[in-house]
Amino acid sequence: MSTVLQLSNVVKSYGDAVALAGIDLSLPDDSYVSLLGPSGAGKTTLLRVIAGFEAPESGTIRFGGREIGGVSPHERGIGFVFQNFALFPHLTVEKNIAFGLVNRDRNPVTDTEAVRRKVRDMIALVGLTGLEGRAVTQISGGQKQRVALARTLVTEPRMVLLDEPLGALDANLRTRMRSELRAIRERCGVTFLHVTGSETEALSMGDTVLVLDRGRIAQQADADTIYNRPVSPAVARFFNCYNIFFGQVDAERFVTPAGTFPIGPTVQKSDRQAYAIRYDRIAIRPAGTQAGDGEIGIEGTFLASEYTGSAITSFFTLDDGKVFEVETHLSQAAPQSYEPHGRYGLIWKKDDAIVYA
Ligand SMILES: Nc1ncnc2c1ncn2[C@@H]1O[C@H](COP(=O)(O)OP(=O)(O)OP(=O)(O)O)[C@@H](O)[C@H]1O
Repeated sequence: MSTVLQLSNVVKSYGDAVALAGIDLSLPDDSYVSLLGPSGAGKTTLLRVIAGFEAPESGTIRFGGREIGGVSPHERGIGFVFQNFALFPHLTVEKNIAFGLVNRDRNPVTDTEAVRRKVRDMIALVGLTGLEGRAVTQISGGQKQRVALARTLVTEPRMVLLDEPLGALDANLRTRMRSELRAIRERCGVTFLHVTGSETEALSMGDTVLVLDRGRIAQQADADTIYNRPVSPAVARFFNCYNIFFGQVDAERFVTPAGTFPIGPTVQKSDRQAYAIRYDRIAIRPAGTQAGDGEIGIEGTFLASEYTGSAITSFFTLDDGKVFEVETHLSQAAPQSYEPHGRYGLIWKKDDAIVYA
């Protein structure tokens, strides 16, 4: 797969605040890329630097094989979809979509028939046929999102940057629009770089997921690798599905205030020592149950359970006060109820843990 965008050591600060601390990345052509990171990680800044709305202090950006550092935003061939859609409220769906095509500085399309044809094709591509003449104040949130996307795609960019594109939609629509956006991207074949603060959205949508942490790319991989093998405790913590213990490796054990755990042969290199076990890899047993061969067991006091639809998350406090979470998928077993303040054994396989050292 060829590379569409390449950034080398891109740095951007605002006064003393370093927003991008040296970004190196390479994005494949014709793919869906999710950009995930906590608030303030630099996601919007990264999009704005790629689009050309902000100039980096140093580093290079190559797009489609050419350096675009000095190229103005509208000459980069990169589309931008904003979270609030930024539609023209006084124009119809059709006229909003045609606007960029007719009014762009370079190669405006002046042939009315050509504009109509391109707009009609785009309206069909994003699934808005029948709403051409409707004012954009009289369509739903999901339809506005499609207009915003169509307005960008009609100018035939080679890449589209989307800043929290589903953020303004309600939860149900947000979930439905995930597969819509993926399908639209597949039909037009351009790379989408989609910023989101939601790990589920990033994992479910991206062929590639980028995790940004304090202005650096902490990990770039497919969703499965990121989820199952987060490269650092910071990335693991961000996915909110791992119990993370900080401590030290001592020979073949990991020593934490909550207990000492034997470790397997695989240790992930990291700048901070930590031990991570996924919420859904833990079994809850009666107190006193012995851990079997290759298993690790600790005890905790039951606090509460929370239903999340297809799973139950149960919270325990460990003897050092740490809260420990266990996720049980309801397809695996009938829901169990646990005694408030009761003691339970919490057991997992040694090889399911990730050890960072
Ligand atoms: N115009 C600005 N002036 C000063 N500091 C800024 C400006 N824009 C961003 N920053 C700072 O740069 C850092 C990165 O901001 P950015 O908006 O890129 O983060 P983000 O990951 O998009 O966050 P969020 O998810 O909250 O939108 C933050 O520390 C922010 O305070």
